[in-house]
Amino acid sequence: MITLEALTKDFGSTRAVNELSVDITAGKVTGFLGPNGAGKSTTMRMILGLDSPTAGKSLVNGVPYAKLRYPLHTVGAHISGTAGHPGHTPRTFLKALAQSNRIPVRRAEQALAEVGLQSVATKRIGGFSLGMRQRLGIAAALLGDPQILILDEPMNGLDAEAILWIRQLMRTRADAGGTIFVSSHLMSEVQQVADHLILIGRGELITEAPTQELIQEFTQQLITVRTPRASALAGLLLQQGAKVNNAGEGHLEVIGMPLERIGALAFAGGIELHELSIIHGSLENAYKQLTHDTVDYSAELTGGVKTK
Ligand SMILES: Nc1ncnc2c1ncn2[C@@H]1O[C@H](COP(=O)(O)OP(=O)(O)OP(=O)(O)O)[C@@H](O)[C@H]1O
Repeated sequence: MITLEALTKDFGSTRAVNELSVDITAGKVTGFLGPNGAGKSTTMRMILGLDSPTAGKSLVNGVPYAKLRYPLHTVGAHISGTAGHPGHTPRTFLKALAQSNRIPVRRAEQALAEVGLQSVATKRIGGFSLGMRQRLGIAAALLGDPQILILDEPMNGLDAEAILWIRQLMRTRADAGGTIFVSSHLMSEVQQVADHLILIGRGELITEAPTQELIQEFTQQLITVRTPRASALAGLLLQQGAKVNNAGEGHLEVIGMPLERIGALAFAGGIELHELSIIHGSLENAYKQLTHDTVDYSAELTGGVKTK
């Protein structure tokens, strides 16, 4: 279990993480989603004691990471960057890591087997592809056979087969009671494996919920509307409490209002519609709406254009 309590980090005048409070619980894969620069890596680094919080705290099984008695047995982490010295081989790197952390050296061979790097165990890490480095980083994370895994964008650079493999690895460990915390900037990468999603943007929590709940909420409610009077319709919909995004010229995307009601409001307002339809399977779209810069009509109505 990982607990974040109003976790905050400033780098000079940049607030990278802003009062983030969430629990990452055992027996689940928790996806940590947000666009580039949202604060995912900084949050993970603070959990691991690699960055110190400006305010707030993070706890691993109830204590700060630095107070863990056997850190690598408790938490395995793969944070972006290269694992191991380029002159090392996977075997020498993992054995040294095991020895310096009082982990039986045989675990090095087991971890190599688990990530499928046995055939290159004696090759220099310097010549490895990004995908092989990712596997090696994951092997290092697995070395102490920890109950908690923190993986920062582990699918970067992996081919389709390796992505399936890592999803399976996360699933198996979560089903065995592990706590898996995995970041990505792509909804599609984690949607299939995460039981729970935490979405952040600009360092702040946007939403967190079980994946199925988010899918249901968003896939049923995203309505696409095309009309030559988009601005006028957006005004009407906003007045009635819908969330409206400008998706292009004459094209609106609406959340939080049934299709029939949108049609009725347009009819009552004398607004011609060219399309009114539900977008299915659009968790990815909803994610983009929540996290990407989008122009929104609420700002236009109040006289300026605001991105959020
Ligand atoms: N060491 C640092 N010094 C100054 N600013 C930093 C530092 N590390 C991160 N930042 C800034 O903090 C913010 C959050 O960055 P962070 O790397 O945590 O985001 P992220 O969600 O992991 O993004 P990415 O997916 O691109 O890695 C960004 O504005 C980034 O530029």
